[in-house]
Amino acid sequence: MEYISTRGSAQALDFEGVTLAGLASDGGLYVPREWPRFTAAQIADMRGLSYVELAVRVMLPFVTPSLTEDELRDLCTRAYGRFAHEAVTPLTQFDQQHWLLELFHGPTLAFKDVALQLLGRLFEHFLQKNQDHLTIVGATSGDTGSAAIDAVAGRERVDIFMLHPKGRVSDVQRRQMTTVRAPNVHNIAIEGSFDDAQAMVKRMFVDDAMTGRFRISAVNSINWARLMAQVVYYFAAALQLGAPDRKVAFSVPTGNFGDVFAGYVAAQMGLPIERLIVATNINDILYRALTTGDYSAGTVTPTAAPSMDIQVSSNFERLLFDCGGRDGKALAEQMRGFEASKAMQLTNAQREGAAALFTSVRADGDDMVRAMAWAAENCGEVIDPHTAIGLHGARNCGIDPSVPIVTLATAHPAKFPDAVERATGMRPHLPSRIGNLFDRQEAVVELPGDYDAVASFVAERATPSS
Ligand SMILES: Cc1ncc(COP(=O)(O)O)c(C=O)c1O
Ligand SMILES: N[C@@H](CCOP(=O)(O)O)C(=O)O
Repeated sequence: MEYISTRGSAQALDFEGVTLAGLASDGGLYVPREWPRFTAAQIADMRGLSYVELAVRVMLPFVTPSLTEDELRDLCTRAYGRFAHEAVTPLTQFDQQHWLLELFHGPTLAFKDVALQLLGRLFEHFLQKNQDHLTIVGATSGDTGSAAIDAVAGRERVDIFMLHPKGRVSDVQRRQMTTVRAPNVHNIAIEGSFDDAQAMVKRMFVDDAMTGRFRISAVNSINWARLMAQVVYYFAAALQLGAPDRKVAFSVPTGNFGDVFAGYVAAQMGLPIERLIVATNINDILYRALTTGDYSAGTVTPTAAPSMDIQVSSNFERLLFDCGGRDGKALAEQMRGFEASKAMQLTNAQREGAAALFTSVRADGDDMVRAMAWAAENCGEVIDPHTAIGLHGARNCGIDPSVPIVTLATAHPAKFPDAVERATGMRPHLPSRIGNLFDRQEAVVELPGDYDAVASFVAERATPSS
């Protein structure tokens, strides 16, 4: 498989190249040159496979020829062996129409583990082969950070610099990052929002002074390998609900548009998906873009679902590219305009392309609380605030009651105990595998929301590429 940049001018790369590159050198995001497609018979043949075997079937077309099937199987076996549930991403039923896809059984209790446990091993595999070293720079609104740190802590060939917005992640999320004591892990709390952190990370990829000295890569969903691994659980859920003979809808709590874009990829690969519901909180740039065509970033408002407090959604660029006729030059111009003014209007082709599969539902704080309370009272399920926004989307999207709707449960409720207790009166407890999180010492550096300060911090500590 060959990968091309959404902005049209970076070199095309193979899977190994895009995994190690993260963001394309022209500032764009890598996408496969074409979508691999399964027939209905091939999808039917996936029924009953273990999660690892399903992952191999779904991902093999993307990784060939950089990895052999056996290498991919070995990496998946080790990655998913760390999950606390045998099914890796089990599906539970709420009621006749609604289902919950539990994506929080990994080591750090959020859906990010599904991709990052694999990505950490992919990095190690390729770096070992090339005898090289990687400098990972990432931005997190809470969950990517801990999942990425868990995946690479202590690994010899990787340094990780993780930026989070100071005071805007939950205590559990922060501690899951800052209590990991390994020489290659650097936690940075910056003044500002997740968007500010993400903008600094993206700038580093096009800063010659940094890319000339360090091999910089990404653990955010700008890295194609992240999305690829997330495609698998759409297949896993849909197959259990009757795919390919029956269509399924998914409601996805959305921030950076990575998780729901993985659903779009599954649809392009032939999985029959009725609709993808883009569920947002009040930081609703995606809701506005998908309902009116207005993609303009307001200021980020902190909410009880902090991981979705995002107003510039990286992966939306991948959708705009695919729906807008895959014209890299035109998209580069459109994105340059957005970067300058923080506003843009979708073209008709982009709007129509997106409308064919996506519906968006916005939830405010009360909607979120009601959804958590409904799940607890009617189904005995304690869900986290992000999942609640997804459930609100699922219950208010107007899809025919005969179509099953799967809400993606993106985090364990114990990551947000205060918000869950306020909504349900129940205080969720951390699973024992998380250990004594609140007794451990934290290590974190505070920096201003200033690119030069962050770049110098990284440059002074990172290992140059060989
Ligand atoms: C718990 C949780 N739910 C939902 C999201 C949104 O996912 P995405 O950014 O892939 O849209 C995030 C962060 O990204 C998250 O951490
Ligand atoms: N919600 C995320 C934000 C980053 O998203 P990513 O999927 O692009 O890594 C987080 O928890 O950090």
